[in-house]
Amino acid sequence: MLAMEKDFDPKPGIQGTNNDDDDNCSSNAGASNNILKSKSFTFRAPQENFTIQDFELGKIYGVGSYSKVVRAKKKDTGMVYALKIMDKKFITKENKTAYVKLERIVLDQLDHPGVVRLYFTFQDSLSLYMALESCEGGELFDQITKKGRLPEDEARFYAAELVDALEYIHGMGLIHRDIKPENLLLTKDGHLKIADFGSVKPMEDSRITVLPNAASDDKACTFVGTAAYVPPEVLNSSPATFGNDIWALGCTLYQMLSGTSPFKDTSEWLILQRIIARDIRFPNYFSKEARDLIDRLMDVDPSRRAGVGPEGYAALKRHPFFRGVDWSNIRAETPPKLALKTGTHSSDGDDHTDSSQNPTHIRYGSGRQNDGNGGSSSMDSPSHITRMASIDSFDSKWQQFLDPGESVLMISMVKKIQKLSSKKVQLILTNKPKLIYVDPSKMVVKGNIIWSENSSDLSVQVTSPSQFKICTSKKVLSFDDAKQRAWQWKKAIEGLCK
Ligand SMILES: Nc1ncnc2c1ncn2[C@@H]1O[C@H](COP(=O)(O)OP(=O)(O)OP(=O)(O)O)[C@@H](O)[C@H]1O
Repeated sequence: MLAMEKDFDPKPGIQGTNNDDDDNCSSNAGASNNILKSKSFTFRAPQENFTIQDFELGKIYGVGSYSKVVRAKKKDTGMVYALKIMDKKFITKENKTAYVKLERIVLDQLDHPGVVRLYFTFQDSLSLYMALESCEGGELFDQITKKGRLPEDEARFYAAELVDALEYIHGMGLIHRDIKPENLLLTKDGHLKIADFGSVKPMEDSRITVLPNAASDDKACTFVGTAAYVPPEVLNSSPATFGNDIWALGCTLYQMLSGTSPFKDTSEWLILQRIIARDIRFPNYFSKEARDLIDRLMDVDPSRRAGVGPEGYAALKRHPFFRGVDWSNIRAETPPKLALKTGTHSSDGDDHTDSSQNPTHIRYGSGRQNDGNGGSSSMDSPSHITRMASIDSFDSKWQQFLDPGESVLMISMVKKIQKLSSKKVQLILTNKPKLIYVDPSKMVVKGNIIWSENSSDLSVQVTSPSQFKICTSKKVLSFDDAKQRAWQWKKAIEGLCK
């Protein structure tokens, strides 16, 4: 039995505490502080005996460094979930077991409208499944990209919901450590929810119960999170504090208002240098209040950041930027309208807001590891991707481009870069293998990258975390993936050449 299976096991041996729920997780190791002291723990979100056949699978919501998240409708109840599917062998191989367990047990105990809810878990011989509340509105990152940048009223709405959720998480004694627009999901009505607790760190006095084998490690000289949103003290190996999330809140507010993260630069090294120097440049259209708030959230001294000091969140909520926000009724406010297409809500049409050109979402720690080469040696080995793709899931929209039995390994809306322009295309890699790009407005295949028997005919060059070139003997095609998955594309494509 794999080490992680116990915590997803539908029938653990030891009976629960005084809770009615009979889905328990046993633990026999001794522990201290917030780590489980009793013999057993009762999950609120039960470990069910379901199988993947109990669900009708729909579109892929997203692919993370160790998971694939798919829309899934439970056949008997009709309930829709976001099913986070994790490959057991891959998680064990990459030593991610503790992170997966920690995310599971933390989400289980969080109960707030601003936090993605975990409903239940189950497993089979290959995978672990977490049934999460489905956030049909997608990532805040995509709203920023689609709108170019957000008007201040909209940014205020999301920032206020984020402050409210962070106040709750910090009150529970947890540091999220990976707050960024990609991890802030929107419901179909447009309310914000914090997701991805894979980097979470419980403080010593946390109100969260943690299994001994699920505690996160804090090795010296490593940091978790995403480089562009990490505060300077963490780059200097200081321990994590609530100030990490407050700094990231400042980065997120800046990004909402400008379209790009504050330390955007052409290389990872330059981004880190700018963070260390706290080189923040405010566009002149930022209001005085927005500038002042970001300045205070991103104080170099973590103990002086707004929300962290003795007055805590009360002082942060009183900041003039939030004037008019009804904090006691925040979830009753009407959210901004969600943009469906790129450019439907662009404020002034200027081009500086093109976040797909923003090489700032380099992930460290619990995600991909820096390969020291300006990229991430992603954990998405081809075998991992192939196993994940064996789950029969598809976005019906793109299914028309597949043959019967063919499944998608990677799919993403990317920009195809030409000399003077760039065009949005849906890049689809399948297990056939096949690599095509589709014009999403006309729904026609614009290009088919031919695979040959000779693997040396096809190679992928990564030029930045978001940009890569696919080189064949006949042509070179350049793409930009705003989600910074250039290295994932390289590994997946080249892995199929063998
Ligand atoms: N509850 C949800 N509803 C809708 N989409 C979701 C949900 N949870 C996750 N997603 C989508 O799936 C993507 C991957 O999920 P998640 O970030 O949890 O995976 P991960 O493997 O932990 O990723 P990471 O590389 O960021 O650690 C997200 O970026 C998001 O777009």
